Amino acid sequence: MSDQIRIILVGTTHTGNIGSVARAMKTMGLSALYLVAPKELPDGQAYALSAGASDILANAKVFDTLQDAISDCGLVVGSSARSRTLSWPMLEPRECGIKAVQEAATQPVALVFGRESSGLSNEELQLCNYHVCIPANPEYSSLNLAMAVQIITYEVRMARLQQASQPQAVEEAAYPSSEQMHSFYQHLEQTLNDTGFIIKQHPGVVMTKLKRLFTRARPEEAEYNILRGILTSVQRYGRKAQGDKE
Ligand SMILES: C[S@@+](CC[C@H](N)C(=O)[O-])C[C@H]1O[C@@H](n2cnc3c(N)ncnc32)[C@H](O)[C@@H]1O
Repeated sequence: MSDQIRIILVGTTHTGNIGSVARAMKTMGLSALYLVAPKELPDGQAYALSAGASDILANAKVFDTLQDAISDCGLVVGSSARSRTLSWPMLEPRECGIKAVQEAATQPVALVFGRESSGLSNEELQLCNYHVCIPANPEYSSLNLAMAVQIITYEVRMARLQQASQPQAVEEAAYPSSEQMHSFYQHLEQTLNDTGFIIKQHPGVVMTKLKRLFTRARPEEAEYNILRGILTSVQRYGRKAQGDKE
């Protein structure tokens, strides 16, 4: 079983659901389960519902924040039943399976699922490269958490089987990790504060819109390095101009 594609559950309330997710994962050949701030850690109820997948529960990793759980990932897909006010790059479940399998060849991939009551927050969804929505009945579109995991992991399984039967040499670009993008956004915000483009007390939605722009463009590692270099040169120029004035 591969650990390169991880399933992340954020803020799960019912431990039984964590057990059912472990079972769903194991049937589809996945083993890496990450829990972000679960209400409770896996208990007897979780183990009962995991059936024979108790190894997945026993090895589950627990994190305080989603950012911590995805820091080393090059591809992060957030699963959501709701369309949000801020549109984001979307994948169909089938595309999600194919992309996850392709990119897992070169970097860790995270598939993220939200709370039973409220799903993923907007801030958590903005940490994702893509969102995936299972096209359910529009009048009743919210699946049980473990069933949503089952459907998405089934697509991962299908993509894997397809790849195994028709191996193709895919040249995957290297993308910056989630942690690198997080540090890029901090660098960008700092630079825009320094130049006065963003007023610290009234930042508005500039950073949210810029994050959406860079998520859509999805810079590759080499492009990411150029962007960091540009920001550093702007900051250096600003410091020099400041020094010349004094
Ligand atoms: C019970 S649902 C949460 C429903 C919550 N009321 C909401 O509005 O997001 C728990 C999780 O299952 C996943 N999920 C459920 N239905 C889905 C769907 N149709 N498409 C994609 N993900 C879904 C999402 O990750 C969601 O956060």
